[in-house]
Amino acid sequence: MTLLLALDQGTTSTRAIAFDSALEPRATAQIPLPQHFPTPGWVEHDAEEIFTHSLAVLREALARAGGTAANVAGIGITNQRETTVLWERRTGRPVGRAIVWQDRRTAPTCEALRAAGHEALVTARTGLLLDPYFAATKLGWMLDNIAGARAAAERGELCFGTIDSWLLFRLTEGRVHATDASNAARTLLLDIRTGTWDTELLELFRIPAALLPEVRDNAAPFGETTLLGGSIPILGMAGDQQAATLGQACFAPGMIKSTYGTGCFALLVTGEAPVPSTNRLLTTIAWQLGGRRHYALEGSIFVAGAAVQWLRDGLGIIREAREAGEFAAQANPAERVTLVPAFTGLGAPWWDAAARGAILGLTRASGRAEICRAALESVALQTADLLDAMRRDWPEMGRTVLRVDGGMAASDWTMQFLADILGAPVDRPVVQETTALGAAYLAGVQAGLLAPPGGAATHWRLDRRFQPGMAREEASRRHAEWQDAVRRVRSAG
Ligand SMILES: Nc1ncnc2c1ncn2[C@@H]1O[C@H](COP(=O)(O)OP(=O)(O)O)[C@@H](O)[C@H]1O
Ligand SMILES: O=P(O)(O)OC[C@H](O)CO
Repeated sequence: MTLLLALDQGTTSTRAIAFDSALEPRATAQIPLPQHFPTPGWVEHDAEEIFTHSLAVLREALARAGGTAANVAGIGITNQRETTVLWERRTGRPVGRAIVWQDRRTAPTCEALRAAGHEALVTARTGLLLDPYFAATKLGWMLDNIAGARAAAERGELCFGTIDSWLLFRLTEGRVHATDASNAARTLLLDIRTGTWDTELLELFRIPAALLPEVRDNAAPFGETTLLGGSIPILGMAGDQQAATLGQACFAPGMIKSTYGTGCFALLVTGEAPVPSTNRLLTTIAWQLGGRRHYALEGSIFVAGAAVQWLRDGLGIIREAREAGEFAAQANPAERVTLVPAFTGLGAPWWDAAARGAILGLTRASGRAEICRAALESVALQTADLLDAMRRDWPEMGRTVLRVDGGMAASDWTMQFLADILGAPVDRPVVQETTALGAAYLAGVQAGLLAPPGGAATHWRLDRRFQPGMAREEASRRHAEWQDAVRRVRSAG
């Protein structure tokens, strides 16, 4: 038996899945990850805990699959992106807590850099925007606020990494300090056209070069771990949204996937030349293999499944996530309630950190069912905004099928409404753990077991296609109501 082990280190949990060499999942292990919110707007993780959990789930998944290290052809690592870790090179000990992608503490730094006119250069080089979401200002904050950190960094005593580099460093017991192009592309420090760290950006963000990991392809020899009872090569690494793009077999330009977890991240593969965005999307490296980069346009929405969590934990109007769809199906069609889930501001294409959420259109007859429907609809309507922006940025996109995954893709009601609003088919695959699948796929490519992107995608199989059924006038009317609601919550008025 040959196995490929995928480690998926996400925002709210750490999972490992053992796949066989045909990429069928054989065993899974998962541990939830505690979130720390020390101050409003701050979100932190304990990096040591992330490593301990990662090792535990890898061991458990391997044991559950009935294998040993000798059965494993390779490990693929995939991870929550942008989350920033600083650690001691000699001991591997983290310096302070990891600052999570959702953390907004560096908003003033971003604002100051924007006011000083730096955004055009940053966007031209990195494809990103000056937003606290990305790693560079988080790392800058650590260097400026943790006693002695900047001096130690300049002496070469510290390492910076996103979660991929951190896990690789610890799994290889300090032998390898490397990242992959897809994760490096989220730091604000990488020139995505050349795939190399950019000296001017390092100066702008005041980041000592001695901190940085080496940038490698997504499928590459990343080193070996001996922590699972034998020596196992680590052969693949990618940010979770890029891994999901590969797991969804979106290999050809024009293919698009959208992952509905806590947030929603839609990636449109555009090919070997980066497509700049004029509609506030991100241009990002989708994958790099054999030194050749493929690019994507990305729309990032901060609240998708989190809106359902709020219905459950905040409002208490559902007991379990799946009830949201059941209530939505019972909502009165005559009631026109719209919910804008801008709990932490709005992401793409608005990037309005100061916006806050709202429920509009309430009448005396509005109730739980209408609010559940509005929450689920908001996820589809935000996706429609992203796809509109993508079409404006890249008119070649044409009519497209959307491939969906993530926890919320389990909601048939939401997926049907998504197809209705988009006026396009929505495809849900059999294996919805596409992130882990993508990581295992990369390891399999490097192990020589699987064909690189471009060939036939043997690992993708359709579970269900949702066909649009709503009249276009009705879809346009709903979208117009949504856009009006968004206008009302935006901080610029
Ligand atoms: N049947 C469902 N209907 C609507 N939302 C759901 C359903 N099942 C799960 N979710 C939502 O999906 C999210 C979990 O998805 P997951 O992909 O595990 O997220 P993450 O990787 O961000 O932790 C939760 O926010 C949950 O509310
Ligand atoms: O951990 P997830 O699935 O919420 O994904 C987080 C993204 O990578 C953030 O950019």
